[in-house]
Amino acid sequence: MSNEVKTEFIEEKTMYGKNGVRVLQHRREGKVHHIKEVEVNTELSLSSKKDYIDGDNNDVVPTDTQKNTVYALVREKGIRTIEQFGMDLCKHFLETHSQVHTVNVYIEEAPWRRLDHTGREHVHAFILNPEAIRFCQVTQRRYGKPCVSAGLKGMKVLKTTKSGFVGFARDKYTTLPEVTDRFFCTTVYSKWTYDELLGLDFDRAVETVKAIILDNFAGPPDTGVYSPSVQNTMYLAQKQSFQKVPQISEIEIVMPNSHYFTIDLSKFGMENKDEVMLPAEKPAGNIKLSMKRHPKSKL
Ligand SMILES: O=c1[nH]c(=O)c2[nH]c(=O)[nH]c2[nH]1
Repeated sequence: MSNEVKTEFIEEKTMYGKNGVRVLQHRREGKVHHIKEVEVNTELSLSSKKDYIDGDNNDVVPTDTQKNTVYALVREKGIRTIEQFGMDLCKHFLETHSQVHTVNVYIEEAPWRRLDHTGREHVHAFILNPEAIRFCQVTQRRYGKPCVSAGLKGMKVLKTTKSGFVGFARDKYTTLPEVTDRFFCTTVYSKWTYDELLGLDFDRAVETVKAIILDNFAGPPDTGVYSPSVQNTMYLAQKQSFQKVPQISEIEIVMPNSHYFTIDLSKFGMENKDEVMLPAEKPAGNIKLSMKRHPKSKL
């Protein structure tokens, strides 16, 4: 019997790549210029693990090459949408290197918007409008189809009324008062996955989900809409996203509940009817919901 002790661990997942590859695509259409700036993370999983186990780098596509590939594909393919560019990158690595088993690409788009402060759109000047950061994740295994998720993050919104929270469970530590009129402030994170890509307009889908989240948060401009809880508002937004974008198979939303407290001015003999508020970024509630479409129901 050999003296070799059988190890009790296995290499579950090996992925390596380049993070934070930033690049801007500049496209000229006569006088009118277009830009797209992205930050890309690439990750490859190889069919053998000899790089990790034996220090054998034969199959390793260096992370430096992965970075260069991002630059080169911007020139070669262009960035129509981040989702399409993510799929182009996956395809490239799988077709170029037979030892690559899975490619995972994460892309964030810098929120440049054409400058229009004069009421007219500028032909070559832009302003950063970080209303929301659009991102995507594309994963493709060899012989598999690309799996595309899209999302929005950092979308901070606040409303000063039409929000409440009542009827919650109580115990000996509960001090929270029931309110039917409060501020509602949150920074929305949302990520969803498509199960059908044929004919899908990625830009339109993102705009649709964004509008749905904002509509459910704010309601009509002159009247608003009452939110009985963060939970219910995010549920309604997710349900409507499934209805309006049939290609979405699952969606998650995270909404921290950033509290604003009414500052006690009574010691100065002053009344304060929610006119002077204390923003309290932390602690914040953190409300999450992930939903999957029932496999057979395509609305
Ligand atoms: O909309 C809310 N959901 C909660 O779960 C919660 N908990 C809390 O203290 N305030 C709120 N508000």
